[in-house]
Amino acid sequence: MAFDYDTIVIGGGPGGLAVAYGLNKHQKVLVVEGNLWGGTCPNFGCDPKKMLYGVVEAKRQVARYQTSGLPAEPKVDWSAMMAFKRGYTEKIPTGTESGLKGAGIDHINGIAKFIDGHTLKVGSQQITGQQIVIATGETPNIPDIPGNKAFKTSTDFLDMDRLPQKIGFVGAGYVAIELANIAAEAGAEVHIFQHNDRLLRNFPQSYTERLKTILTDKGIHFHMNTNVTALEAGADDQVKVVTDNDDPLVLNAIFAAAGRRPNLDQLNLDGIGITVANQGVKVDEHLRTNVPSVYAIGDAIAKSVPKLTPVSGIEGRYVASFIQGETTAPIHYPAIPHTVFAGPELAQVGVSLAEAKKEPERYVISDHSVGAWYTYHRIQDKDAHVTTIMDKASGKLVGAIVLAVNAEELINDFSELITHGTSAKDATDWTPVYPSVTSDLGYFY
Ligand SMILES: Cc1cc2nc3c(=O)[nH]c(=O)nc-3n(C[C@H](O)[C@H](O)[C@H](O)COP(=O)(O)OP(=O)(O)OC[C@H]3O[C@@H](n4cnc5c(N)ncnc54)[C@H](O)[C@@H]3O)c2cc1C
Ligand SMILES: NC(=O)c1ccc[n+]([C@@H]2O[C@H](COP(=O)([O-])OP(=O)(O)OC[C@H]3O[C@@H](n4cnc5c(N)ncnc54)[C@H](O)[C@@H]3O)[C@@H](O)[C@H]2O)c1
Repeated sequence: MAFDYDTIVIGGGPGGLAVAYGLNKHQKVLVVEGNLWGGTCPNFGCDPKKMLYGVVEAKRQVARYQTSGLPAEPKVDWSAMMAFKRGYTEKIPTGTESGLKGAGIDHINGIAKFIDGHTLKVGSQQITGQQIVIATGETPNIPDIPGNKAFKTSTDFLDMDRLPQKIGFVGAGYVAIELANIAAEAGAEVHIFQHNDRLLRNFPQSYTERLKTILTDKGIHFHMNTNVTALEAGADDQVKVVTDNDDPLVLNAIFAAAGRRPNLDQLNLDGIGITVANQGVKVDEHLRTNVPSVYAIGDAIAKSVPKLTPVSGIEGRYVASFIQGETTAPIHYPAIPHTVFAGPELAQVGVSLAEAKKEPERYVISDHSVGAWYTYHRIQDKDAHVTTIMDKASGKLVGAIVLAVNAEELINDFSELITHGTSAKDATDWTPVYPSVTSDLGYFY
């Protein structure tokens, strides 16, 4: 049977685009996108979030220098900050599309739906492909409570014209903590409602409690062990938040930050017998679904690695290689660093603290309060803290946790050491710029 395309990719986000660019040299490829070209990360995820974060972090650095030569603390001008962000995000969809055009990759706008394992319906068109790759990402979970139409999402937050005076978040994961920090630094009264007593459950509790104290000192109110049971929308942007633990609170906006769910509802996966597990499409070690011509990657799949942009990219490039027969090996994930941009940043890579504690004969855990080290003293980051995890037998670094301003830099350095299995000798046998975050590396060995 002759197909219209060698491969059709559903979703024009970081994952889908990695597949398309990976296949493009040797295959006829089509990408179908139902919303904005570029997907979540550059339009309403990582990139706009970090632009706002950069502005509020600059303000925070000035505050830290109050007795070091910068006495006046600046104020965030929300609309100017939003204009700065929009100056970047508004160009993303057209820029992404012209990239595809320039590379000669066919692309259409529309919602794709499976007819069978080789055929999609997009609008009124039926299109066939020898392979089809699902790369449809995720969307915010909206808690199923009375009045839930009043919930806004991270997408709304990252494009708000004005900062509401009083603002709340349901959930205490990545999205809630990062956006709560931006809102608090920009001058809002911020409330976080969390149904249990943990925030950022994938990070060690000793670290999340430190971060919670820092965020509480900024004025963020944590309502732990608190279920939001109903919302009542009122006049003038007011919303009454009813909980099972406290008197109702009247806020000006409430955001659902209770996790994300895969975008699968419109694909008709049931209709063609594709198995969906908890949290996404079920795939094997080659990212194949149970229908042989259909692959799935990125945030849309069920997996134990974190759902992050670089991971979608790794999976997209892998599927392109696998489809072209360049590899037959199962997908291999390197150590994946992850960072919560929370002002300061909380970052982690490799073997976790919990795993290391379970095997004391195998790992050495070292705790470093680095706030007084030159690097952190210079920027007055008194709370900076680092834990390193070494493999006893080889003396190599296998894991790290960092709570610090710009923790992303140190965690990137640690990730490189872990990924390349660098020994203590090799790690110290080179000359980084001094003074810098990287020039501290030797002190951790
Ligand atoms: C607020 C926020 C902040 C984040 N910050 C970070 C960060 O700092 N670092 C990081 O690494 N990750 C971050 N992430 C996660 C990151 O954005 C995702 O991991 C990444 O975008 C996943 O890429 P993807 O290609 O798998 O999916 P997506 O980027 O979601 O792309 C999927 C695309 O598929 C399209 N689509 C869905 N269904 C269909 C259909 N039926 N037909 C056609 N098209 C369809 C969607 O419109 C979308 O454009 C953040 C996410 C959010 C929400
Ligand atoms: N810096 C980054 O890398 C970054 C930033 C933002 C988002 N992300 C990605 O997006 C994903 C989604 O982020 P998220 O914060 O929405 O999810 P999350 O899974 O990190 O956190 C969800 C939070 O909601 C709580 N929760 C779950 N169900 C609830 C309910 N019914 N009522 C109240 N609370 C509930 C959970 O206990 C948790 O605290 C992340 O896991 C990550 O993969 C990454």
